[in-house]
Amino acid sequence: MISLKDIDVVFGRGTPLEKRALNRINLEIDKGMFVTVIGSNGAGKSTLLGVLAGDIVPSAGHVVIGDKDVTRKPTVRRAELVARVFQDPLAGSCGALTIEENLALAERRGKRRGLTLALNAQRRASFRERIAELNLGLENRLGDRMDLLSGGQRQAVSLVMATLTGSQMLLLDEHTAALDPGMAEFIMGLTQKFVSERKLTTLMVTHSMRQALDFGDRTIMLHGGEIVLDVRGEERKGLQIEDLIEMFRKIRGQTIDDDELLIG
Ligand SMILES: Nc1ncnc2c1ncn2[C@@H]1O[C@H](COP(=O)(O)OP(=O)(O)OP(=O)(O)O)[C@@H](O)[C@H]1O
Repeated sequence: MISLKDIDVVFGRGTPLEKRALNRINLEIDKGMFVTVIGSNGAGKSTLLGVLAGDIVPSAGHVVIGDKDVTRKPTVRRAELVARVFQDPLAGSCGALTIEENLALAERRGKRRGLTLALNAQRRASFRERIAELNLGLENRLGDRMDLLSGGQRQAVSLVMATLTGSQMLLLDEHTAALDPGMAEFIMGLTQKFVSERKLTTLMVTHSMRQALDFGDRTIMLHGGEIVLDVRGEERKGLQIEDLIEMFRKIRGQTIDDDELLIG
């Protein structure tokens, strides 16, 4: 179980630019649940993921993962619990290192004994096996630098990296937004496979209403730092994109800009 209790995030407190990005967020996510997160620009989606990952310390409230209160634990000390894949394919891996060196680093995330790139035959074989699962032929290129890969290939490897440490929680921050539609679909297929095989508790931020409804078990919508919609089960199954848009209009009493919430 993951719990966010009365979470506030205020940036630039006491300055003319003070911004309340999250306002009294309460959210409980069962182990293994896949939650899609939608909302217009500036709604607080990335901030929510940042609070869970540990790179944003909330101004108030508590973050509990499993039975651990991790509110004050920095990102590096949460790495064993939480893995993240970013929108920018370049953000989650090191371009100057090879695929297998990136995998070796990812495997050491959050471990106390320091980083090691030493790759024995057994580790190489296990990396090769994981990369072969992608069906991209990358298992024959483990010695290639990451920056030789396409954006989609890099996101696929990032997903493998995120699932190497056995983290309980996977955070996906618009991780298909920078890809062409075919590659985005491929990466979503992989995401679905990894999440269900490893029973990962997952939060996926997306601007695509279609993705928000087609994947996962529950959808939350943020607006102005608050959760304005939270649907799952039968209620969610019956939802169409148009219903979501209508709900958003009703809740906020305003029109939707198609640039803010993508229909596709
Ligand atoms: N480090 C920061 N300093 C000041 N304000 C910030 C900071 N990070 C985010 N904000 C502000 O907090 C609010 C929420 O931002 P956040 O990035 O969480 O929104 P988002 O829903 O992820 O938006 P988008 O879909 O555009 O990425 C925005 O008004 C943003 O400008």
